[in-house]
Amino acid sequence: MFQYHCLNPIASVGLDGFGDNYRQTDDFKEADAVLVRSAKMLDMELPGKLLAVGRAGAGVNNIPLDRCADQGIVVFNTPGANSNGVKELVLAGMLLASRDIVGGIEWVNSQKDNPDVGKLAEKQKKQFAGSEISGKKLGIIGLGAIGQKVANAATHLGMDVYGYDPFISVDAAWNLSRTIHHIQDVNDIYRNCDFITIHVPLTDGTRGMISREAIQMMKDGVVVLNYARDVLVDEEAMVEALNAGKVKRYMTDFANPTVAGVKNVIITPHLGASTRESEDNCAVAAVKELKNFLENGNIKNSVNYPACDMGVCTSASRITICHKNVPDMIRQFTRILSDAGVNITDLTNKSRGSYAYTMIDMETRASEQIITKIASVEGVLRARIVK
Ligand SMILES: NC(=O)C1=CN([C@@H]2O[C@H](COP(=O)(O)OP(=O)(O)OC[C@H]3O[C@@H](n4cnc5c(N)ncnc54)[C@H](O)[C@@H]3O)[C@@H](O)[C@H]2O)C=CC1
Ligand SMILES: O=C(O)C(=O)COP(=O)(O)O
Repeated sequence: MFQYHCLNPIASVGLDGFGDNYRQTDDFKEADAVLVRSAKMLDMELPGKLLAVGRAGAGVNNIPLDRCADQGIVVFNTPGANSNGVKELVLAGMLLASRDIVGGIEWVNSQKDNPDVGKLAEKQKKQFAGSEISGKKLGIIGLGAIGQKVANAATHLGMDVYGYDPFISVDAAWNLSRTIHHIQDVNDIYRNCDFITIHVPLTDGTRGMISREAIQMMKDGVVVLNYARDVLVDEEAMVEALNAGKVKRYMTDFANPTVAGVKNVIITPHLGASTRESEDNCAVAAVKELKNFLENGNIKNSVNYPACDMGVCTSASRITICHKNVPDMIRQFTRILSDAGVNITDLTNKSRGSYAYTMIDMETRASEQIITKIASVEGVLRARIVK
């Protein structure tokens, strides 16, 4: 029986997928696996029993990835599972930035007791007139799950789309419409685009990437959209640029004191993935990944350990080992097994940066003694009998 804990509400259609061999616990310390959305785990103590974290979503900047890896805790996310939800909000953001839809709605509400509201509306509407997005230049920074969907949709809305992503995946590249201009120098996006939207993960390398200098380079009257993370943008500089009339509108999904209430900023309260469909997709995907890991030891869509998959174990036993990516580990593991007279039927070892993962199937059942010996090898972070 495995136990899981939810740090945020997770859609029930996902949790239902756990089945009979799982129990939800309110006690984080008891959990074999934890499900999380945006809850901040960075300062949390990680219980010794915890084997895995499932981020029902994309961004993992709220999770201490290296600390997890050092404790042999495998962290998963659900690539693309909420990308359509975000894409749709970005499209809404572009339209809200181009037409004064919000101002117009507020005006009508302010006239709710006026019997002549209809007649007056025809007179007043010119103050809410806007422009169309068709024919405008859209620059997209980051062409992953969300960026590529925004790119294709914007193309279909008649926009002239420019994409920048030096690390684009082959899959994402295949999915992009051929009409999208491939930009090699991000400054070309800053200099030429009417709308600029950012869809990169928050890392030490991307923090503040929409800098004061980047904003200075932008066209007068540019619209900037940030549905990724607030600290990707130098928001102090953004507010100055808005006040100076350089940036026409800043559309963001992240409320904070720097931008809240500032004229021409339209803020949604982190609603990108808050659709029934995205929440369901993310929950289902995260639970699937956690189950495959807990029951089979397989790793798919981890953000701190390598992908590693040996399917369902058909041998007598399977052990898995999280360890440092250093020489001589396999020799030490196999030596312990051969000393115990155990015959290996299958073995896979994969590495990712400083960490590695080894799966070993065996002809005979692994004993606690063997696993204790493997766990005591220097560089081993966690050893587990899966079967
Ligand atoms: N507002 C919301 O509710 C949501 C926000 N997000 C945010 O959006 C981010 C992106 O999500 P996905 O598209 O699903 O992730 P993804 O991992 O599929 O795509 C990210 C893309 O950014 C690219 N990239 C990384 N560094 C870059 C750089 N310096 N310049 C240009 N491109 C760079 C990568 O190559 C990758 O193609 C997430 O990390 C998260 O922070 C994601 C989902 C919901
Ligand atoms: O998936 C992401 O990166 C998101 O930002 C969505 O966050 P949420 O699951 O809505 O708290």
